[in-house]
Amino acid sequence: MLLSVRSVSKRYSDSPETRAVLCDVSVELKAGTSVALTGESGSGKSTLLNLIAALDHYDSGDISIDGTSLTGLSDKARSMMRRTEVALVFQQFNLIPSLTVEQNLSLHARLGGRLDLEWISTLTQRLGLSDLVDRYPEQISGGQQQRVAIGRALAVRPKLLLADEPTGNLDETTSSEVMKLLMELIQTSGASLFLVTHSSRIASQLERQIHLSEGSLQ
Ligand SMILES: Nc1ncnc2c1ncn2[C@@H]1O[C@H](COP(=O)(O)OP(=O)(O)OP(=O)(O)O)[C@@H](O)[C@H]1O
Repeated sequence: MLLSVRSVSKRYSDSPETRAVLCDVSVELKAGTSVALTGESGSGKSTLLNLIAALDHYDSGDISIDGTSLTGLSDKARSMMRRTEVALVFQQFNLIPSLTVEQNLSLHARLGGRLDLEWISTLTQRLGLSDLVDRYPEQISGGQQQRVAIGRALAVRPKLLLADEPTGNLDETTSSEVMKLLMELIQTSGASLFLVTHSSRIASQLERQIHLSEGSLQ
C-alpha cells in the first residue's frame, strides 16, 4: 500500500474546541491510484492532508508512506520525504517570486537531489510553459502559476502528490484546463494523487471519493 492512514486522531491543543478535529480516520491508497477528499469547510480536510505531508503531528494512530511510518520520524527525515517521495500543491501557488518560471520548476528537484532535465523539459512542454520560462511569477496568470506549481511538484517524480484545493483560486475554465493537465501528468508520471476539493465535479474525475464530516470519514 502506498499510503496507509490507520485510526488517526488529531486535536489542536490551542483550539477552544474540545472535540478532536480528526477522530479515528483510516484510509488507504494503492500506488498509481487517485482519491478525492471532500467535506464541508472546517471538517478537517487540510488537517488530514498536512498530517499525511508530515507537516504536523497526529496524537494517535499511524500514517505510513510506501511502508515508512511517519511516527517517530525525525524532522530531517520528514522534510526529506517531502522533497522526494511526497509533493504538495496548494491553493495559493506558493512560487518563489524572485525565481523565474524555469528556476521555480526545478527548485524542489534540485533540493531533493533529483534533477532530471529531460523530465523537466517534458513537463514544461506538456504544461504549455515553454514560452514563459524566463518570466517571474508576477508576470504570468494564476492558471499559469498553478501549472508551474504542478510542474515543480511532479519534477521530483514523487510517489504521492498531495493537492489541497489546487484550482480553488482559478475561474471555472482555467480550473478545468489545470485539472485536465494534472490528471494527464499524474498518469504519465505514475504518481498517486490525494486531492482535497470542495467541488463534487472535480472529485468525480478521480478514481475514488471519500467524504469527511466533523472529523470522521463517512
Ligand atoms: N493550527 C490550528 N490550530 C487550531 N485549530 C485549527 C488549526 N488548524 C485548523 N484548526 C481547526 O480545525 C478544524 C478543521 O480545520 P481544517 O482546516 O482542517 O478544515 P478544512 O476541512 O480543510 O476546511 P476548509 O475547507 O475551510 O479549508 C477547524 O475547526 C479549524 O478551525
